[in-house]
Amino acid sequence: MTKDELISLAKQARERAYIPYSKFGVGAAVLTKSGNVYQGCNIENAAYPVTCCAERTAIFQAIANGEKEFAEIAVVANTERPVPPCGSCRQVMAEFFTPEAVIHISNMHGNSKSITMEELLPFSFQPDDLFSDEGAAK
Ligand SMILES: O=c1ccn([C@H]2C[C@H](O)[C@@H](CO)O2)c(=O)[nH]1
Ligand SMILES: [Zn+2]
Repeated sequence: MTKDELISLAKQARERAYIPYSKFGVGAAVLTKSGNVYQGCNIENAAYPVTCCAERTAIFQAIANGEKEFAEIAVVANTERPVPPCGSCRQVMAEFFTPEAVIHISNMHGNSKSITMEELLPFSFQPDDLFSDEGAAK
């Protein structure tokens, strides 16, 4: 699976975005270490904050199918610059992606940029931080 193939799958997913409110479609495609791809689009809601971004939809789809090890994710929107994932998605990615995992951000003009998880969200809160609290419920 090349970067361009993963971006194409993200573009295909973007066509399924449920965006009656923002009209801003986003698509994502996540590649697992086992070689499977899961697609996601943003899914909005009349109660706006309930909206789920494309990146989280793709990752949750993979998790729901028993996958937890990710190699890469591609994200695409019709933005001037390659679309930067929101803070909530970065935190969800940091839960499952290793610091070396690659995020391909792109747009509909054919621009893309590939960055690592560590570059996308440095110094992130990690599961190990939670488990390092001796007094917390285990
Ligand atoms: O990286 C991003 C940024 C925004 N959105 C969605 C959420 C909402 O539906 C719309 C506008 O914020 O775009 C994503 O899916 N991914
Ligand atoms: Zn997001």
